[in-house]
Amino acid sequence: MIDPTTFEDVIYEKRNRAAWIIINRPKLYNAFRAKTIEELIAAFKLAADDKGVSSVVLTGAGDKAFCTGGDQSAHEGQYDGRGIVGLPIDELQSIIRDIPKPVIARVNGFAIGGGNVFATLCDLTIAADTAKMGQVGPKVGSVDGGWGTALLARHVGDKKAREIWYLNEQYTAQQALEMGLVNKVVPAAELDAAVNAWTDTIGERSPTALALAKRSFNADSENIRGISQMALNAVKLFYDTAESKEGVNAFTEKRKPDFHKYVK
Ligand SMILES: CC(C)(COP(=O)(O)OP(=O)(O)OC[C@H]1O[C@@H](n2cnc3c(N)ncnc32)[C@H](O)[C@@H]1OP(=O)(O)O)[C@@H](O)C(=O)NCCC(=O)NCCSC(=O)c1cc(O)c2ccccc2c1O
Repeated sequence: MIDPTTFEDVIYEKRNRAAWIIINRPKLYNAFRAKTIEELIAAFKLAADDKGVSSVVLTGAGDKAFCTGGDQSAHEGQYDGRGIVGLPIDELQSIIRDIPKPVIARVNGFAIGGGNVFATLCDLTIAADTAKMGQVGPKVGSVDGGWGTALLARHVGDKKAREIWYLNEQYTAQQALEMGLVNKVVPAAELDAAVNAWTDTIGERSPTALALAKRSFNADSENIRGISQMALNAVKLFYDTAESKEGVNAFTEKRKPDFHKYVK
């Protein structure tokens, strides 16, 4: 029996027919540790089984960040929990795909690294005009291959996805809209009203038709799940190298990483 009142890193709320799953680590820009991922999985399971829930909203607490990916302070090579890299990120990514209800990313600020992958995986993404989106993997010695790369390329095109991963720029919500990474941009003050309008509409739709539509969209990109699993196993090995650790250390020490000696 999952009791969301025991969650420390996640807030679970029912608003009309929507489950709001809120990453609640605003001081760390809603970066996730293993515990956060466990609670997110539990929250998605609750939403999946609740007959009063038609859609799920995934978001971050506060107005600075949606999610900035893995918590670099909980990352000594591997992360601090179970799973291939010390957090069961693959289970969470799978449940976002597999839950037979639309999942909406409410991007209220930075969506960076693994946070950007969440937005990529969600069925729909709505962003505040103040939001910034991007990837940092090659800056910090990591890569979320599969959903983070191949699925992203389905949304924005192969060239743009490579640009996002190789140059690690930050994109405005408007730029993200233009490249197909988000569905809609609204003024920050109107974000909740716009999300509620979507979830109210979805709440009126046939749940079976929605579930079938979601499954049929997913089927076309399902091969990416295998790439993700393989990439995660490769990243596990990468995390224990001095090259990857240089990226993490540089971020926590607030300096530029020096990767020059690792060029092969
Ligand atoms: C988001 C930023 C661009 C914001 O930059 P800005 O300069 O405005 O602010 P600060 O950098 O000073 O940040 C404010 C404050 O928040 C802390 N913080 C932000 N993000 C994180 C984080 N991810 N972990 C820990 N702490 C974070 C920061 O330290 C500051 O705290 P103070 O106490 O000093 O005030 C910028 O912050 C940024 O780029 N953040 C992202 C950092 C990052 O490296 N993210 C992880 C990338 S890797 C990843 O997410 C990842 C996830 C996966 O699930 C994977 C799965 C499988 C394979 C690979 C994966 C993977 O790579």
